[in-house]
Amino acid sequence: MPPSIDLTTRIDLPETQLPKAEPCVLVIFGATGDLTWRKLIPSLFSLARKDCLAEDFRILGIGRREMSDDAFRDDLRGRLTASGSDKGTAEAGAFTEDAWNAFAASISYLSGDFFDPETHRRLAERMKDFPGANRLFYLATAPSAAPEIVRRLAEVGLNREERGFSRIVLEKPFGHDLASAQELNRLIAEDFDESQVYRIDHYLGKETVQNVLFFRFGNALFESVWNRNHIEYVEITAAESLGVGHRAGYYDESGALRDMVANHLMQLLALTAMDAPVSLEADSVHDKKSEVWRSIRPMTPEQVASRTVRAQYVAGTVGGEQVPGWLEEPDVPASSRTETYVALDLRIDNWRWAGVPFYLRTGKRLAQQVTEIAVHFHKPPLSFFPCQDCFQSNVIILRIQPDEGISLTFGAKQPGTSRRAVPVSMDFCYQGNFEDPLSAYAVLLLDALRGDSTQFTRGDGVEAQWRIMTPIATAWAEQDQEPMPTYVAGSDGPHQAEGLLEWNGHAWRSIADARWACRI
Ligand SMILES: NC(=O)C1=CN([C@@H]2O[C@H](COP(=O)(O)OP(=O)(O)OC[C@H]3O[C@@H](n4cnc5c(N)ncnc54)[C@H](OP(=O)(O)O)[C@@H]3O)[C@@H](O)[C@H]2O)C=CC1
Ligand SMILES: O=C1O[C@H](COP(=O)(O)O)[C@@H](O)[C@H](O)[C@H]1O
Repeated sequence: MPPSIDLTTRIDLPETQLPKAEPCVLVIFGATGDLTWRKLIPSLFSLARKDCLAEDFRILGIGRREMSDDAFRDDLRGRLTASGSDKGTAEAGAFTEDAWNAFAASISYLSGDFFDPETHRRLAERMKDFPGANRLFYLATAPSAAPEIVRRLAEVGLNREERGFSRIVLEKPFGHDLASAQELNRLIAEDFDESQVYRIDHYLGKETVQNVLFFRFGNALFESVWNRNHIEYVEITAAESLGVGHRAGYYDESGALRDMVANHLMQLLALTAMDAPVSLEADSVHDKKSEVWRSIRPMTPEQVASRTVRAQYVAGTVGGEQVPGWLEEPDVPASSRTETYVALDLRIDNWRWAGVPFYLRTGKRLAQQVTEIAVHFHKPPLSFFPCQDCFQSNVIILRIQPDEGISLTFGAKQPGTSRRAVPVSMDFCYQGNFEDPLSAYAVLLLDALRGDSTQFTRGDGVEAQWRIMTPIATAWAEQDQEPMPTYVAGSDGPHQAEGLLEWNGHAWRSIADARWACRI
């Protein structure tokens, strides 16, 4: 029996009736880059196949390379159909020649350097060729190009919304620290109204992430115990078995704190901890998330020393494959002190959560991919049971990926004459109950085209996130003489991370041994 709750889409429509975006020209800055061919084009193609794009929808890619429209389309087609796990075909849905040709007819290309004013002048001219007046500018570029593009768009008048909408989508990382994020927000606000700005965090487009609020607030059973009186601690894990691929240059600058914690994990934490919003309107949701982030006091250097762990992986075996250590990866300097693993003990200083640790961890080259939120409840008084140690705490696990689902673990009496309890679980799996959802990027592109910024990050939100992260990054940078902790690739992470929880009498759930009922 499928469950009676409808979690298939945030907009309460069955997937077959997904909404249609308004006619629009989508301009992609960075059209020859990794994000465009791996995520954006496959997602747009899947939206086209599901008839979610208007007939007059157009895509204009901008890149540095000289290329004709046809050459650009052929390049994208080749990448979309190439074999391999990371080529986007899964997101695009089954590829057919007819579907691609119909979609490709909407794609064109403009070559030019972002830093050359002439590029933007030619862009403004080119925009006149397109039907309709709506435009969405997607900055699939290095963050350093964003200020220039924003300024130049305004210079040629493309920020104005006289006849239709004009929106910009900004990729993460949004700034490098609090000061740079504030500066970027200030600069954007000179030319764009906040309602035109969409700061994307692709975790917010994941179906299981969007479900967190539905699970918490759509079920009286859970929300009534969702506080410090019943919850002992919360674990948020985003473990990856993958390395950095060809993005070592970017990652060496960024590290796990800026790449994953400052955005994706902060969003998971906010969704887990926030109070009920007044509505699902963007500002109501953003207000409640910001309250959570503002309730986390920035750490002092002493707290950074005792409540954070960072580490780099050394050579090991992941999924049966021998992999080199971080310092041996191509393009990584031998002196790199970039962390590939982070664990934090964060405290939310408010009425609901006072005293409840929120443990966050993320890393590359860990034992397997596991992204989950595990909520551990207090043990009840067990005085009249002969076996007290055989009871484990109840845990609710929201499994974000892979094997998406929700699990509740509890103790049950071992059958027979035993007076012992054994841990058992109730499991809900997406697989088998729901159709495959749209990819995260498809969901968010559709939202941006429809003008719904609920699942994006508001300007004050990114600053609030950096207010928590910057003191940690600063304290780490000042510890540059201390040896960098390490962990073996394919393990659960550095042993120091265990100490972070042991101190409070808690323990991480195992990454290597994670077994899950929804795995098929
Ligand atoms: N790739 C991913 O999986 C993810 C990426 N992101 C973010 O998306 C953004 C883009 O990342 P990614 O696609 O990986 O980066 P890439 O380096 O692969 O792509 C950058 C693109 O920008 C173009 N470009 C760079 N400088 C200029 C310039 N001066 N003038 C014109 N074009 C220029 C490049 O052209 P050329 O080909 O000529 O160099 C290329 O098309 C980054 O902010 C990243 O953090 C976020 C999440 C995931
Ligand atoms: O933004 C990023 O996310 C990916 C992880 O995303 P997921 O959807 O596969 O969980 C991460 O690998 C990458 O380093 C980071 O930039």
